[in-house]
Amino acid sequence: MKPSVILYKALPDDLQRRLEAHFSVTKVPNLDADTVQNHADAFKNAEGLLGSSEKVDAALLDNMPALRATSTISVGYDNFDVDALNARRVLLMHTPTALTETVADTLMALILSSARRVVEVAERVKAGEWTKGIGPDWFGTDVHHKTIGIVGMGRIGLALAQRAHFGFGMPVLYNARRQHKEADERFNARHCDLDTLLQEADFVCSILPLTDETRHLFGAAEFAKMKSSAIFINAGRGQVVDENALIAALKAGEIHAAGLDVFEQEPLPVSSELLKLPNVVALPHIGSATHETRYNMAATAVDNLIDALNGKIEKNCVNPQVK
Ligand SMILES: NC(=O)c1ccc[n+]([C@@H]2O[C@H](COP(=O)([O-])OP(=O)(O)OC[C@H]3O[C@@H](n4cnc5c(N)ncnc54)[C@H](O)[C@@H]3O)[C@@H](O)[C@H]2O)c1
Ligand SMILES: O=C(O)[C@H](O)CO
Repeated sequence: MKPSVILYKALPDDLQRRLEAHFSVTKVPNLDADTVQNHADAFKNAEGLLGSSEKVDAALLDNMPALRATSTISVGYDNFDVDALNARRVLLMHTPTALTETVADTLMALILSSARRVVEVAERVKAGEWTKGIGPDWFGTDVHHKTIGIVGMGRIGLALAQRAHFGFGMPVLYNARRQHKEADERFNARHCDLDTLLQEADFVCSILPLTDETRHLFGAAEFAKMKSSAIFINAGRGQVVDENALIAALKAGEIHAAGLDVFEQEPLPVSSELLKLPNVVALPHIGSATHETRYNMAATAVDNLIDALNGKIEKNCVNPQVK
């Protein structure tokens, strides 16, 4: 008999078939308590769980005593209670390599659109305001050769540094626990403490995972240390930023602008003050959202679950020690 799995995210047809070739699949819309109750037997018998963005905590796991592996269609896994998974010896698989380049592209898009006011001026053109030659009220600031400061020099940080260094001639600063030999050698990057980065960078770019240590890492004190011309970029996780402090810093002119793909609350409420500020580019968490990359992430997640339930966890496993 095929092992049972719960699927809580729609997959492209061919990937759904690939999954069904290996497993008996129960498709559910989400992991809410009502859904679990309505499919109690399927959750009870499931050995695998595949999807994204939903909370996987001890309360859910208590309804899944047969579970051996979870597979998330994402690289970030802050929505999983990893301790609870470890305590139950459940493997957690993720998609660390499938999206790196695409998310780095999104970071560059945020940098360029914030500095050159792309969204704001395009809206003005659509509103019929381009009636004569443009003046300084349409101008932005340069990106090329400005200093980029990267907080979170991991896979995506490195891909961003590559774009900034080779594509735009930008000096690269980064804050990390340790020096990153590859970044130093390939991009002439400079390792520094957070305060130095905040004081010297023209673009402060956060691509951090959400952890106890990074929650609200960027608050009032950090924005106060940035240049008044600095542009703050975040495509890591929204909760890494104290959003009220960011709004206050933008309003007070402590920093120049912000480009954001992630928010403390998602979807971002339409009432958010961020949406009233012309110097904010707000994207709907599209870091990895291209057809190609979302397909590759889903394919990787399907293969990860097949591998994990067959005991193959050489790659893409967050907690191999529980095997
Ligand atoms: N916006 C999006 O759609 C999107 C897409 C992919 C990933 N992400 C986010 O980006 C994160 C990073 O992805 P990645 O593949 O580069 O992960 P990664 O693990 O390769 O890199 C994260 C880096 O952050 C560093 N780090 C952790 N805590 C730190 C701290 N307190 N100070 C300084 N550095 C610290 C780690 O040492 C690591 O080098 C993900 O965890 C996810 O939250 C967002
Ligand atoms: O972590 C990730 O992979 C992205 O944020 C998509 O959810």
